[in-house]
Amino acid sequence: MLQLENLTRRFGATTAVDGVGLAIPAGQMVGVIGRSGAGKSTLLRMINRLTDPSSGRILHDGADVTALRGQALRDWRTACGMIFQQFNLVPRLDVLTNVLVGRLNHHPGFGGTLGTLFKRFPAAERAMALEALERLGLADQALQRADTLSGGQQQRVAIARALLQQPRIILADEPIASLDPANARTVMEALRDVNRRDGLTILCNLHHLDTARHYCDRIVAMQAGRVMFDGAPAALTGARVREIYGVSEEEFDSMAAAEPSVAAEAPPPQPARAARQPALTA
Ligand SMILES: Nc1ncnc2c1ncn2[C@@H]1O[C@H](COP(=O)(O)OP(=O)(O)OP(=O)(O)O)[C@@H](O)[C@H]1O
Repeated sequence: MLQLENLTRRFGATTAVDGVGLAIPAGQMVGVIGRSGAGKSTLLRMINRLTDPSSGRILHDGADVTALRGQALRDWRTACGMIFQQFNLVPRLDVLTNVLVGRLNHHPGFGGTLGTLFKRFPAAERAMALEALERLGLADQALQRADTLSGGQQQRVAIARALLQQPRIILADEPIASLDPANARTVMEALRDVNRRDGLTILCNLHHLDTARHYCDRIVAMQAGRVMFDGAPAALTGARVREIYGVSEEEFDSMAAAEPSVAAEAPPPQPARAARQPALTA
């Protein structure tokens, strides 16, 4: 269980995240939606402690994440796989080595140049990386340079890299905002598969309501740093959207032109495994 208690982050006069309280059971896939500047990225960055809260607490399985320092903080960051809008791969390295970068926190002593990195990883970890790529449909690209792949493929490499960390949670900050609809769909499906099959908790910042409704178990809608809605996707109706944001759903979506809506043609996701999908409250 991940618990956020009255979490707040101020930047000067701006309150980016304002008293957010959430309890997220293990294995839930949560879509965080909101317009630009709503505080979505800051919220995610506080969870893995890339940004420190101004006040409030983060607890994971009862342990106070906000109090972690040194090795314990590094371990927590390893437990949080991050997926970024711009993939953050090393462009000139091959795909397989990019995936192995996810193991680096397990080898604090590794030095040398990036070019010789691959040889330093034990065979078991190279096999793990290949397995992750295979699962994400990228085994054939393993030896290609990362920058020769499409955006959707690169984002799936980033997901494989996150999996190599053996994380407890995946924090995906606008993972499909730079992709065309077809690539966006493969990435959302990959995240959903990781959530279902591995039982990983996922928090995913999204701009389009339909995408969040289609792929997530729960939606958190933010506005000016606050949580304005927290519940089951079906409960976030067009009327509720208008109440929160003062615009229709179409207008809300059109404000995020950069991110494609990918729900329309996607097949419905498989029913959740009961043990992994706790009941949601609207
Ligand atoms: N490092 C920072 N310094 C100053 N202000 C910041 C910083 N990071 C975020 N902010 C401000 O905090 C608010 C929330 O920003 P944040 O990036 O969390 O929103 P967001 O919902 O993720 O937006 P977007 O969808 O555009 O990424 C904004 O007003 C932003 O300008």
